[in-house]
Amino acid sequence: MSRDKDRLIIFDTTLRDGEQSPGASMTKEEKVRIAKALERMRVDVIEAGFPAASKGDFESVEAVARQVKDSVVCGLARAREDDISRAGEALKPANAGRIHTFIATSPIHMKMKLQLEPDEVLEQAVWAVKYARQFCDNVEFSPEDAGRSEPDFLCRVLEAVIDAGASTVNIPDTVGYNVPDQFGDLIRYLRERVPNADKAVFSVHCHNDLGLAVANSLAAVRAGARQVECTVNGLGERAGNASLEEIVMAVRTRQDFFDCDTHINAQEIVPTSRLVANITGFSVQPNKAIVGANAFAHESGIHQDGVLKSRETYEIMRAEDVGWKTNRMVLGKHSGRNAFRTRLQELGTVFESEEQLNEAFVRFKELADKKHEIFDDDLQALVTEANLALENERVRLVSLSVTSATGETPEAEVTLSVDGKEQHASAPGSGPVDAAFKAIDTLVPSGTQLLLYSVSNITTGTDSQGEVTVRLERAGRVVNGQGADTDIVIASAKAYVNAINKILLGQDRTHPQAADV
Ligand SMILES: CC(=O)SCCNC(=O)CCNC(=O)[C@H](O)C(C)(C)COP(=O)(O)OP(=O)(O)OC[C@H]1O[C@@H](n2cnc3c(N)ncnc32)[C@H](O)[C@@H]1OP(=O)(O)O
Ligand SMILES: CC(C)C(=O)C(=O)O
Ligand SMILES: [Mg+2]
Repeated sequence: MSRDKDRLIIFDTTLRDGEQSPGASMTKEEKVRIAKALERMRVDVIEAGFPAASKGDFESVEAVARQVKDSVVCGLARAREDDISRAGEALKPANAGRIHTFIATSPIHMKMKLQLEPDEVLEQAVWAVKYARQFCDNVEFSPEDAGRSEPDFLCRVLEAVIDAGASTVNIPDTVGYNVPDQFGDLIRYLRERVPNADKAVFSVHCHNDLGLAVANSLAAVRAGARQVECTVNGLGERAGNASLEEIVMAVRTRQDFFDCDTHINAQEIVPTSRLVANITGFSVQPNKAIVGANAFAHESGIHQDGVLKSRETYEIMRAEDVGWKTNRMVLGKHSGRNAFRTRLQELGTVFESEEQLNEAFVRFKELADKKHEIFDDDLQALVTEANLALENERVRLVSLSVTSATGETPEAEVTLSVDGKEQHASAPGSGPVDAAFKAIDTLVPSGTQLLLYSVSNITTGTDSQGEVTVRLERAGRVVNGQGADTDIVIASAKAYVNAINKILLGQDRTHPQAADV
């Protein structure tokens, strides 16, 4: 962080609001593991739970308070005596603790939920902050549903709670109703109109019901908010909270635009994201900013070419800076020659001429049209297979018949043409494909090992063509075979025979090895 920038406090609520995602509940041990990861990331405040919610949550907050030393540990409490005293107790072992108390201020919440008049809410808010101060000096107050509250009433509440001893006032858009310009204006208005605003840090807590949690939080930062409440991977109630990684990296990447920065060690972002995903079982979508598997991956040739020449052409952040090992070039049907050649070079294959490159590239595009993702093994097989003319294939599938019924062992009968002579065999198997492969092995014992078997449909619908890829290995040599048919057992046999032909051709002919292509 540069010296002349304000500090933007990162308040992580993965363990409290994040845990409110249906299905994301965590054990005490899991919460402690995540809290330690957040501490390593140098999160300023960790909201560890809601101690009054249950004995388990009380113990989790207490355990986090005992084990985390470098971040402030916070517990949430309604504006009620029992909740606040439970939070105070749970936070006793903390090096630095904070009680976060809240009560709703929107007309609908006050009337329908709390069934209190606005003045009663104000009075309870002030009482709660004063009571919380008896347990700890660091008290945060939230007027729940502030985003739908009357701004002038909010000003009265905020002035009163700051006077009562709240050092942080948090403005939640509890239901994700706000939009960036308006939310920014609200924060600016509150900061200007609350007479003692300079005695507290203004914080925001945005929900993602309209997909605007991060945008609203950033608008608030522009308007002077200096704490953002957020969660790892954007986990949280309903559509989630503002995501920590997006807030941190937006402010850091656009230093020209924001007059503040965080103390976050961004290299811990990806490991922490993975930990949270593993523990909660909420996997991260591939196109999620910063932490998604595709966030630093390029498949299209024009982008790959640009990035290979100069990374900044298509990347605004460095993958390594947020905890990835590196950015990634994914080879697929949109890729170009530059990325293809570069990846093969990394795998040890150097093309001696443009012509060789072009030939291999044509085969690569043919394969990419059939297969969604091309892996390194596919590439190696592709160049190993170079110059193998399949018009010379020795084995041809003439016919295949498989019987398969409930409770019966499947049986395959195959007819192959081997070096021009028709031969028949039958074999049982654990399934129809296994039986077909075993029958083929009886006629052509190739001594190969099956490394991969995959089926995909080329079009949609039950009448679509199934495309099968098998990958065989013999003595370190890897080949791929493909077969397509509306009957996936026949497609499998075709793919198997196709791969066996490549193995046999490689054995009979002197053909170039991968490194010689
Ligand atoms: C926007 C947010 O994320 S707020 C945090 C939400 N998180 C949670 O609710 C998780 C933890 N919650 C729980 O375990 C339970 O809801 C508890 C223990 C807090 C309360 O459970 P119960 O005592 O059974 O109360 P119940 O859920 O039936 O009703 C909530 C009561 O709290 C009151 N209440 C709600 N918010 C507040 C508040 N901030 N301050 C004071 N009272 C409040 C309601 O008006 C209602 O009161 P009533 O019983 O007099 O009508
Ligand atoms: C407790 C408060 C801050 C909250 O989670 C919300 O309003 O969304
Ligand atoms: Mg919330």
